[in-house]
Amino acid sequence: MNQDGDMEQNLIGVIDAGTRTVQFCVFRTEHTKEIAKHTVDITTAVPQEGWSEQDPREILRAVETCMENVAKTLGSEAAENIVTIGITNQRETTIVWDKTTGEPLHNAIVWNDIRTDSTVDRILAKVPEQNTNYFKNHCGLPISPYFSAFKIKWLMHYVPQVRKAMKAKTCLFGTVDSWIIWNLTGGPKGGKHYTDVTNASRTFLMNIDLLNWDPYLLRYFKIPEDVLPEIKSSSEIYGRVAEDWPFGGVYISGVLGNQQASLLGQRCLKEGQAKNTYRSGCFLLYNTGTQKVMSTHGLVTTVAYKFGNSPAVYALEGSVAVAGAAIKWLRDNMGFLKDVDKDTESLAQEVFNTGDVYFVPAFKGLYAPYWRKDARGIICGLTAFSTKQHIIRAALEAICFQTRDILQAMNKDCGIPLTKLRVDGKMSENNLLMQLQADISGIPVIRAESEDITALGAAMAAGAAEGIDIWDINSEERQLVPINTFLPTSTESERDYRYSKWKMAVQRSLGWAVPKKSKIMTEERYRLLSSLPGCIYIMVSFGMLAVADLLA
Ligand SMILES: Nc1ncnc2c1ncn2[C@@H]1O[C@H](COP(=O)(O)OP(=O)(O)O)[C@@H](O)[C@H]1O
Ligand SMILES: O=P(O)(O)OC[C@H](O)CO
Repeated sequence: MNQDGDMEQNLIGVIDAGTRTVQFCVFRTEHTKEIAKHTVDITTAVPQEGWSEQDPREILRAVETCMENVAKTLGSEAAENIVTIGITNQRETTIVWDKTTGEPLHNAIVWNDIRTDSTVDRILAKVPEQNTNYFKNHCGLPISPYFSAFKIKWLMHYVPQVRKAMKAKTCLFGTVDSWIIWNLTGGPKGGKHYTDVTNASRTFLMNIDLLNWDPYLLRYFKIPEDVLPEIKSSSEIYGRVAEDWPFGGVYISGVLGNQQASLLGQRCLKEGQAKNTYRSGCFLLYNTGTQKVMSTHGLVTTVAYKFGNSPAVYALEGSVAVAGAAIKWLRDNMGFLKDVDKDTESLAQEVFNTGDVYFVPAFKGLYAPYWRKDARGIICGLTAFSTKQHIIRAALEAICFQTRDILQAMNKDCGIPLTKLRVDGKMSENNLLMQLQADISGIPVIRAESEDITALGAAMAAGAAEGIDIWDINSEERQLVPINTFLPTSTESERDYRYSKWKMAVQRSLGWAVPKKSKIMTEERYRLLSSLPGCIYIMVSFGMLAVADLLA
């Protein structure tokens, strides 16, 4: 609370570091609409097919620019009313840096990067029956390139600077939250190396029951504990922003992965409540209360949030890697539309249906509930009649079918079918998509009419922290987020027929990607060859060239 005790003047800043953008928003306590915001786009590099990297320094620069701009917009008097800061972020994205220099040791490996395919294959080959769920009792997650531990392993294996820094005990690992916290709180000059329990639950290294780094998994991945951040709750005082940053001296007191933050922002605080966020990917989280539910239908068990010393609340999550990203692909790679915001809905509405076209956007394999990294994108059912409008509409439907896949898995895991679906995220502004979602899933879709539900969740966590106490999460007087409802207009048999065709399309997308020579293989071969004595090296190299010639 500020010095004169005026609740109205208590402001909370939120750093929302997503995959595509970084923004800084300011909320008035217990109000759902932000009063100031600045957004900066982030560049993603694709050095090779399936790879996806970001520059951690660019993320920091974006955070600083956003904070500076918001400080300017607010003016110095209002800016002084910012009591605390919350952080919410893209999850799983892996950053390693040197704690003495503060310099990243490699680009950030983004959550949807699939370079660790072969690492995953090697691990799968060693576990009994190649069981994807072999470690699930430890961390709640299936074996997949999605999670951070595989990315850390890759960095340890292929980046000599990382190995060197680990040996010298100067290497730190963090997801985007940790990187930002460490830098905001002083960087090499005493920065705090922390993460929160929701982000830690996405690394594949946190014990899902005990909420600490799991010794068995650390041993398995050969990751030393001293590189990992300390795990804290999602709502407690983490420290203060260093004086050389905008808002220096302000507390940091709320940290959550962005999907968990939107669960909170949607007020899904009771067991059985769920939300779906439509952005580049699409993430459905179902609050299972203080009891974790282990999915037997392809979902992930994750921590939803933890307030201070209160018990952690768990969620079941269905993650879809490609949602809005498919529309972006239709714009950038196919040239089917110019502006995703303006054109998607109108073009898709120019046709009444997809003309029996199905689009499985498995660009990087399929996540929940399939967990098939060998799947690849397909568009099937094309005829001479098909147009780009049909394909755009099929891309929208694909997002709805994938959500139905997850809803079905959730209903089976939880036993009580969801009767409505709360939605948010930039893509949920598309009315046609929301209507298709209601028609394909057969339940009402309830859309939050607020753009920044994710940031709102982080503001709530920051404001509710002990010692800050300016947001009562359970207050009945809180302002509710205004909503729009979309009701199903289809019959059950129509829905089921279309869904059965979707399942046929998914079947056709599976098993497409076969392990192939990649840069990783080349580097591996290089490492092997360079460790051989010179003459053997030359002989083996010539041998390999001869074989390559013969094969060609
Ligand atoms: N009106 C719309 N119709 C369809 N897709 C949209 C619409 N608006 C945004 N999108 C898609 O949603 C995604 C926007 O997500 P955003 O929250 O900006 O990114 P990210 O999830 O990467 O942080 C983009 O992939 C974009 O293609
Ligand atoms: O792409 P974003 O920013 O919506 O976030 C991605 C998720 O956190 C990945 O798990």
